[in-house]
Amino acid sequence: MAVARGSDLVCPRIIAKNPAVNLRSSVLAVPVGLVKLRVGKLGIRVQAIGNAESFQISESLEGSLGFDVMSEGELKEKGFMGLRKTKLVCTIGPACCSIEDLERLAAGGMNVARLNMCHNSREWHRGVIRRIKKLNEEKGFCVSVMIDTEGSQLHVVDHGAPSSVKAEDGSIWFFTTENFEGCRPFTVQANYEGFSEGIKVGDELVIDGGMATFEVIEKIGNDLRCKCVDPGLLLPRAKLSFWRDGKLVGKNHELPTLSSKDWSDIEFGISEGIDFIAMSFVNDADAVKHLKNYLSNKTPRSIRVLAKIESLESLHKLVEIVEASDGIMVARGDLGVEIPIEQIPTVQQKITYVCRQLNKPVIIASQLLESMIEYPTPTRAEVADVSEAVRQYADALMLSGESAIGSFGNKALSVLQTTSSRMELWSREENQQSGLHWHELGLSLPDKIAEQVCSRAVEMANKLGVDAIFVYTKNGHMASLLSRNRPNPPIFAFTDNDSTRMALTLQWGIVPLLVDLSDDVEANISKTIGLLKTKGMVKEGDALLVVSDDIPSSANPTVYQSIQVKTIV
Ligand SMILES: Nc1ncnc2c1ncn2[C@@H]1O[C@H](COP(=O)(O)OP(=O)(O)OP(=O)(O)O)[C@@H](O)[C@H]1O
Ligand SMILES: CC(=O)C(=O)O
Ligand SMILES: [K+]
Ligand SMILES: [Mg+2]
Repeated sequence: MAVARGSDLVCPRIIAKNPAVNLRSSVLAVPVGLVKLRVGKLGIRVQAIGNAESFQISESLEGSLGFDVMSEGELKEKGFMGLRKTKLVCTIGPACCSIEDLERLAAGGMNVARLNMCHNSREWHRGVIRRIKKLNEEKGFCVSVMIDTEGSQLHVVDHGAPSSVKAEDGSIWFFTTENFEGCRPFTVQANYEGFSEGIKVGDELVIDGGMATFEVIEKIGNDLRCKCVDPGLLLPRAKLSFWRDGKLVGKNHELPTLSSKDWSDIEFGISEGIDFIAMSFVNDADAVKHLKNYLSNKTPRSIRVLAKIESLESLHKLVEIVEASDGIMVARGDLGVEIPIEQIPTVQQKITYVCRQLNKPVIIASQLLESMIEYPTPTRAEVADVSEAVRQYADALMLSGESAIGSFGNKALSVLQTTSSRMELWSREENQQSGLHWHELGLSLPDKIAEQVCSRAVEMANKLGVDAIFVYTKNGHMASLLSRNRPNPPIFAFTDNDSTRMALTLQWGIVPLLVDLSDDVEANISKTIGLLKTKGMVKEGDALLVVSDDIPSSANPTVYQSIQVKTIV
């Protein structure tokens, strides 16, 4: 029978039993009565008219479970406990932008592709985004897209050479905002008019957080004459910062967090259907709130806003920024320009802890495997750094130049894979989770209940040693509350919302699955287990812990959250 999508058919009485699932705890039967068939995007839903119960015909939905090829393959090969929990972000650049390169990264475990809008043309970025979407659609990957704004930062526009130039000890340089043409030796153009406001003779001008250092010896209008006191390289777009008595000199130029170019990049991102915007140089919560508000009015698709912590100001307002955002990136590159680098490890640990307390995903970024831009193996110290981020239970790790411009991007990704899997196993065996006390998030009773249900569910799942946790979620909230507790088994988060699915790709331990859900909790449970059973993903003897969050309807006005343990028979 050919039926158009979205159409309803009213049929006479049927009695049905879900054939794909036979659980000890639930055998689903539909009550006798008139039955409505609704043909949806993901299959046919049968609804008994005048009765709240509904269920889906499993066989007709075969193949409609939005399981990505990577999780499916990993599950088949390594079992539930073999699924990697830490998510991986790759920066896409000239070294990895063809469809073949992108497919290799996706097959190597990339969960999120990051596009840094500082570099390359919009057309180039459009091409990359479309290729990723094509791979998702045609090859069954589930790779989300993040754009990273350029932001407002003091940097070099021109240093009179096409690539790097060396600043020798004692050499005298001129820093200006004048746009000079051609080669003018020992002259550096900065990007902002007021770059030297408030700067005094004797202050230090630091390049890229310590690549080279100059002393200001004369101020001529807005321009600065400086002497190199610590020789080093000046790279294109090198970052500039000023220091006095061992402390960063606060910025005197009032630049908005989002420039007009950033706003047009955001418009571009919205029109290309991106999943995340990483906001560079966030200094307070207002900038994040403003963008989130703008996005909610602009597009029905939920785009998550990640605040990048990379300035001294953002550290002072960390809690309010984390609260306002949908997630955080610890942007260690620029952070190391604004604070002494020896403070980076403790600051990273603190940000990661605050994110976990406030239930926001956190990405650890920059220089994780920096040496792999040039070499095929990482240093032992780099592997230790990656392991430490995983031990801290960060949600995700990010590659920058390693994938964007390096020759060994795929190898770097595989180092992240193996290192994170190893450390996750160690953390489980050492039971690193015990004794953690969480700040209470919920203010309303339903929120408090959800939080308690998820925390207790994870405790049960760990103690019982179940194989997987199942959760049904509209906006991802219940799934993230489970993830926050970093359970031993993986979390299968079923959602019928595509933007929720794509947002959950960033969160620790979550396998997001797209599936058509009804308002009937029990029917959703039976259906999804049935589908997984049909696909051979769950089998006899598997134990599942199912967390559900019932949606109130006129037929069933009470909301209830439940924990059920099911053993597949
Ligand atoms: N789309 C691109 N086109 C060309 N080069 C790129 C691109 N993306 C990244 N790169 C190169 O890879 C290097 C690392 O990239 P990345 O985007 O992580 O830089 P970053 O300076 O750490 O980020 P940010 O500018 O956000 O602080 C860059 O210095 C740049 O040379
Ligand atoms: C990623 C980034 O922006 C940084 O490390 O500065
Ligand atoms: K950026
Ligand atoms: Mg940065």
